[in-house]
Amino acid sequence: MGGKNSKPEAEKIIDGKAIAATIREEIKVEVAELKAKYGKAPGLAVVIVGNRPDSQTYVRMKRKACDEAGIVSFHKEMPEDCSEEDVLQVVRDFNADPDCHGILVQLPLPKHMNEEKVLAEISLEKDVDGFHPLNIGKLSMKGHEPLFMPCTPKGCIVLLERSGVDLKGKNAVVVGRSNIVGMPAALMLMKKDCTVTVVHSRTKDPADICRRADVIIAAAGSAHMVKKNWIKKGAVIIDVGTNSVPDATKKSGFRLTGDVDYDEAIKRADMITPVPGGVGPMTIAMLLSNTLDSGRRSIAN
Ligand SMILES: Nc1nc(=O)c2c([nH]1)NC[C@@H]1CN(c3ccc(C(=O)N[C@@H](CCC(=O)O)C(=O)O)cc3)C=[N+]21
Ligand SMILES: [Mg+2]
Repeated sequence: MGGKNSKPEAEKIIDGKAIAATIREEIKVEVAELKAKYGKAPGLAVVIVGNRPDSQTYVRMKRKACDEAGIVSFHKEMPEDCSEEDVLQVVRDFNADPDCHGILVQLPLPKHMNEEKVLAEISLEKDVDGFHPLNIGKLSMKGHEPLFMPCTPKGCIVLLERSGVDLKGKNAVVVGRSNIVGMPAALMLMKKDCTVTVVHSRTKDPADICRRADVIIAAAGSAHMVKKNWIKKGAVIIDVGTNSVPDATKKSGFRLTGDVDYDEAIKRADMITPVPGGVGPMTIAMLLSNTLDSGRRSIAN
């Protein structure tokens, strides 16, 4: 249990699943308005290459989320052994399709393909993943706004905002520097007037740096790397990790766990996201939000 000045643990949990559900309801209303006014709904293309079970699961979840929000979804499943050129052609076809406002190529792609080359083929106006170099470039520039922001880090920021966390002037530490999460998360926190430090595999004393953080975004991809003694009392913790660890009590033999030692961290933190049920559901809500924005830009013009 927390110390005498600490609130009950149940009140510290940031319920990403509930916040994502609220956002999806809001999106559903806006999609319906767009459809009533212009007779057209936003459309999302999801391209999946190969049959990795985790990718299949995520893609199924994205399709269901689109259906519920009234967003049209187009699916292209391609065999593991298709060529990079085959995938590029599918992307070009969706680029040219006026009913498609967003294109998501599920990562990772098979090893014989150049992911960067495939992602760069997606038209800037349909880059709902926010991975296009020009969108990332604009995210890093003062006075510029990208067309889209990457879904997972955007989900982290929206979780903080909807939980009432005032970011201005706060010390934020991002653990991890991936193109998909860590780096864009740091840029977004900077845009929100945080003082940002990025901790990575070559950082000398990550615990010492994290202990100064008012806000931690943990996106290192390493189970329970962020320990209790890395956390300042009253800090807010966003855990992006989705590590699969053995668990004999589960039917699958595995359980999902975060980059943060949650059971210990919740004792010191003021707020914390669980895994699952934290950032993951927000990633999908932000994908729908980006698709709605793209559809609105195209349909209402
Ligand atoms: N082009 C591309 N864009 C992506 O956004 C993308 C991708 N490729 N490749 C894979 C990752 C992973 N990802 C997740 C989405 C939802 C959950 C999610 O909803 N997770 C649930 C649990 C799901 C479960 O139980 O397995 C949760 O954390 O509560 C997680 C991970 C999107 N990704
Ligand atoms: Mg994403």
